[in-house]
Amino acid sequence: MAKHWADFQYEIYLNGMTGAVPRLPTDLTRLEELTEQRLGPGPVGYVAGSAGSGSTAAANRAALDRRRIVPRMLRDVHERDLSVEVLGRRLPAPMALAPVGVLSILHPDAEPAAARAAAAHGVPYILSSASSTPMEQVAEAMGDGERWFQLYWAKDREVTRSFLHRAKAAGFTALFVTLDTPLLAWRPRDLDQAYLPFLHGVGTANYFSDPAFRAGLAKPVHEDPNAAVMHFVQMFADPAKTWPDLAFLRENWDGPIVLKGILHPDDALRAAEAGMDGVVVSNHGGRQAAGSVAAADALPRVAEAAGDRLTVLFDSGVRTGDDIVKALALGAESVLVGRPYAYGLGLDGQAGVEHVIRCLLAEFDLTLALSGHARPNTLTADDLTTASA
Ligand SMILES: Cc1cc2nc3c(=O)[nH]c(=O)nc-3n(C[C@H](O)[C@H](O)[C@H](O)COP(=O)(O)O)c2cc1C
Ligand SMILES: O=C(O)C(=O)c1ccccc1
Repeated sequence: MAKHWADFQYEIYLNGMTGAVPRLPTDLTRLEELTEQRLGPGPVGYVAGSAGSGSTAAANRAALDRRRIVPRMLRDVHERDLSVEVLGRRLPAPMALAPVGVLSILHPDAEPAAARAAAAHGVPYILSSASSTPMEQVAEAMGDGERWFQLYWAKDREVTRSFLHRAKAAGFTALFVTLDTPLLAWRPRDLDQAYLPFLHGVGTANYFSDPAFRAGLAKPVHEDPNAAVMHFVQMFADPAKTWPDLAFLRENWDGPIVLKGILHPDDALRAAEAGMDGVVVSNHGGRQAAGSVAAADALPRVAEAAGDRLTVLFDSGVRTGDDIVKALALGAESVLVGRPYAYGLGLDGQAGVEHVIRCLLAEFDLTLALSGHARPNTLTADDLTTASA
């Protein structure tokens, strides 16, 4: 029988009979404020912050809020199955943890704790190139849990080749290539505090442990850490790349490749032509191109262009179960969640990430059923309206 994620709701009420209440709020939109109170403005500013005036992050939320579900009645939703097939894998629910770098600024247990939480619930974990823990250690922490690797496509080919080789050897099955970060955007919250995690030596673990990266340094990392950080900052991304360069990745990775940060339908077509397997419709949580289209507004056109040639995933602004319902109705096959689990980690380590996963999927299960659906793949654009009256 399929797992009922909604059982978490009864578990919470039953625990309440002995006076216990959840350690963290079940309305996940409250986590940012709590994390800021607990950890202070530097790290939380980095996580919560976005590009420019913040209007893109706000637009991501507004685009989801503007769409309303039109629930259908009397459709037998007592037995539900949330599982979906994504990139050739059967997932227990249409959700994965987005790649979020530098997690040790939030909690010393960092990426291994988030990865263990994902694995405990069968949810895929996407490890950032800019993690604070080397990929091999994260892989070991999560056992045989489903793991995907996010690539920051470096200027140096040999570093990229080495990352792909290491990721494959460590059991990462799919490659997510982030295209929206050839440069770090203008982020006023970080600029005003002059806060950049790398300059505190965080987020460079995969690079400093990499033989190809180290070969490019004049002195070993421990002898001149500042020079190593500077080398990382100038080479981790490459604004000169163009579509034909994808052939290199296709030749050096034999599993699925997904392009993250696609917002225009023509770019989805180009992804398919380049032999890619999927796209993430995303504006990086509003952290990159300031003023860009809200991810949920871009989703229907990209999904239409993708047809059945590409797997279409979505992120940027998912905070609740109904956001997942809406994203699927707009054409996504699964969502990624970023900041909410990062705050969960900051507040309560692995348990905090598990709390976020369970809340989101319980709420998704209940909202799906209350909308008249027993499975994710029966949702369509007809389940949504933008009518305000
Ligand atoms: C602190 C932070 C670090 C991030 N680091 C990465 C990264 O290393 N690689 C990447 O592809 N995306 C990164 N992202 C973007 C996320 O993968 C994702 O696109 C975004 O957080 C989704 O929006 P949400 O936070 O509203 O869920 C980061 C996001 C945050 C908040
Ligand atoms: O902060 C980010 O959004 C991000 O993607 C990033 C980029 C480089 C290193 C760490 C995170």
